[in-house]
Parts: sequence; structure tokens; C-alpha cells
Amino acid sequence: MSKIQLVQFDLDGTLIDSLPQLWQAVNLMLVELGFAQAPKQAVQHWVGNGADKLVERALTDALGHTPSEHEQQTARASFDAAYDSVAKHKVVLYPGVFETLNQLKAAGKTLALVTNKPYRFVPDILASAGLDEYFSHVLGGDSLAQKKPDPAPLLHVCQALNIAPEHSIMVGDSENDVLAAKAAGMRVVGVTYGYNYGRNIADSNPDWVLDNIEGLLDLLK
Ligand SMILES: O=C(O)COP(=O)(O)O
Ligand SMILES: [Mg+2]
Repeated sequence: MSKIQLVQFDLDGTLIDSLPQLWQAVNLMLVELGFAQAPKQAVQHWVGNGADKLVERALTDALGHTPSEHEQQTARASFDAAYDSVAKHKVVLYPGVFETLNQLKAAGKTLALVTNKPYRFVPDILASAGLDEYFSHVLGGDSLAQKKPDPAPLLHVCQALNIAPEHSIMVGDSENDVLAAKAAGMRVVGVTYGYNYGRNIADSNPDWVLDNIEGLLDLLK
């Protein structure tokens, strides 16, 4: 695996445990709209396809039906304001993240971040986590017309850096990461400690499954 030049990372559920802040923001939104709060596990299962889907899933659960365009827009504005106020609070990195990123950098790998989270939230979260100096490229879920599981963001990063997909690897916690990487012609590592709608990442058949991100260092030797 020494041929790998570029490592593309997912953010939520892979590098940081953002569920506490996402849960809090969803509940601030639900309360503002007059609904009951949602349990943490429900929110965990709604994360993965960006903020619009998170809001739509929470609203569908609260309303008992699919929200109208107007309901969705009102809720999304409420969620954005709430998440703006809490997203960068006490950002918790998973064990081994700094060590792994530092060693990959020291080994000369290029690192990129491809998240489905709307871009506007990402720089502050990275700065708060101490991760703002690591990535040559950072894409949010709304940076391009397509988001994961579409391969477009991963291929965009490869093209921008002039690195072939077979010389890149994706690391993520969700089937969206696995599907995007496979469609991009890239190998993929699934981490077991993230969200993935409460499902086992091994079921999505990533090329490797890791319980701790530090396992990457052995893989990429
Ligand atoms: O915002 C989401 O739904 C998931 O974000 P991620 O792609 O960083 O896991
Ligand atoms: Mg994720």
C-alpha cells in the first residue's frame, strides 16, 4: 500500500464524534417548531446524508408524514441557526486521530477531507478540533452538485491534486463513504466506531475494517 499518495477522510463518525452537537441542534430545532425532543439514537440514525436529509428525517418523524417544502425550509433555517451556535463546542476527536494524521503527514501522504456536512460549518469545527492544518482539500456536502455516495467529491479531489484514484484511499464510517469510494475506483477503509445508521460497516464490504483509525498506519506502510 506504499503506492497510496492521497488519503481522503470523512469527518462525522470518522475523525470527530459530532453526534452530541448534531443531537443538540436537532432538538433545539424541534423545540423551536413545537415538537418533542428526539432521542440521541434516533439522531444517530438520521445522520449521514447531510443537513437537509437530517432535518427531513427528524421532521418526518415528528410530523408523521413527509414535510412540505415550506416546513422543510423553515426547519432547515432553524437547524442551521442552532447548529451554528453549538457545532464547534467541545469537539471530540476519536482515539488515535492526531497520531494517525501526524504520522501520515510525516510519511509524505497528502490528506483531504470530504464530508456531507454543509461546508459553512466545516472550517470552524476543524479549527476547534485542531484539525485545520492537515488537509490540502476540504469539501462539504454542498461544495459540488453531488455528495457522497456519489463519487464526484472524491474524484474532484483526485483531479485537483492530479493523483489517480488507485493511488488514493477513502476512510469513513458510513456506507456512503464505501459506495462513493468504490464508484470512484478507490479502495476504502470502514471504521466501526461511527454512525452508519446504526448498521455494521462490514456489511457494506469496505476493503478493510478498522476498530481504531491508527490501524491505517500499518495498512499504508
Ligand atoms: O453531515 C452528515 O450527514 C455526515 O457527515 P460526514 O459525511 O462527515 O459523515
Ligand atoms: Mg461519517
